[in-house]
Amino acid sequence: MEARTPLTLITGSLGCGKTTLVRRILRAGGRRMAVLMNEFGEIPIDSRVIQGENIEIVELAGGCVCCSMTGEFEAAIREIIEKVRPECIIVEATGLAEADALVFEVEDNLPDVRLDCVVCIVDAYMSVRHPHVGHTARNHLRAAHIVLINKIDLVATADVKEVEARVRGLNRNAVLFKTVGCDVDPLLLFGLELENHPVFTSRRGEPEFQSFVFTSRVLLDDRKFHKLVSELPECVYRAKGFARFPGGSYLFNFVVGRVDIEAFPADRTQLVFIGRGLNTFREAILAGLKGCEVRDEL
Ligand SMILES: Nc1nc2c(ncn2[C@@H]2O[C@H](COP(=O)(O)OP(=O)(O)OP(=O)(O)O)[C@@H](O)[C@H]2O)c(=O)[nH]1
Repeated sequence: MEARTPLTLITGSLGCGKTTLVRRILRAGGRRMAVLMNEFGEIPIDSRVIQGENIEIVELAGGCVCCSMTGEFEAAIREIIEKVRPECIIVEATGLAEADALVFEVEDNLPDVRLDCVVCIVDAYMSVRHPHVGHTARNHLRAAHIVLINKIDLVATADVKEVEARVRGLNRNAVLFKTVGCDVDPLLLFGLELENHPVFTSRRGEPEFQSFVFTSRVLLDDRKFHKLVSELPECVYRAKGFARFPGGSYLFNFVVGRVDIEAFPADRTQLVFIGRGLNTFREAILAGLKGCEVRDEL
């Protein structure tokens, strides 16, 4: 009988650093890995970011593996094993996926796969600004074997301690790391044989998230764009994608009011906005973005 393929599940709220961790693992190399990404939003931004790093990718855009796309999730895993025969599989679950349902899915419906490790990333900055731990976040934390308290560069040491206490209140056994840019040794995330991981019954009820996309082949005025982004309503929780200005194109990341931008090749502007109650602001934001367009492409 062939050995089961180990699967590492990476969970955590929107924008906490999951893709950052996946990129770190891929850079470290060493194993034939397959990465499965599940996106909330209509375009698979994360998968595009990963492309070119010599890795197999299966994109499940526009849904949530633990509920509406459960069937596809299993099929994707089976296909990865059949076609790629990876030494391990990494699943980056959407910030909205329920970790317990994913764990259940892997253990009960995927006999060729062995759950190696559940990593939960906590966004320390977010956790300080919004200390209430919602149902999904609690669920992620309780199911975790390893917890990264990430973005500690953005908060005071005393605040990190408070975040740590909250994490410990929900999960006493997980191995805990405090990180910047998820700078944990990827080796620590693999090779763990964890037999007794907790599984929790699934319960829905988190407020609805909504998303929309802005796409443009016209260059944007960067000054206007940055002004618009700095004035986004509070309900915009996460925005990401590619933005093209006269000076170049960029990978754009926005998490609860913080903007990160790095040079990145892109042939158009393509941005996803995610938030609670976002539909009320959708038209205004789209009109604002349209207003940033400066000139047609040459
Ligand atoms: N200051 C700071 N920024 C970080 C850290 N880790 C990640 N980031 C930034 O946070 C933003 C979001 O990181 P991602 O890795 O894309 O987060 P994600 O969890 O994959 O996001 P979703 O796929 O939308 O859920 C990016 O701009 C990262 O560069 C950190 O430790 N400190």
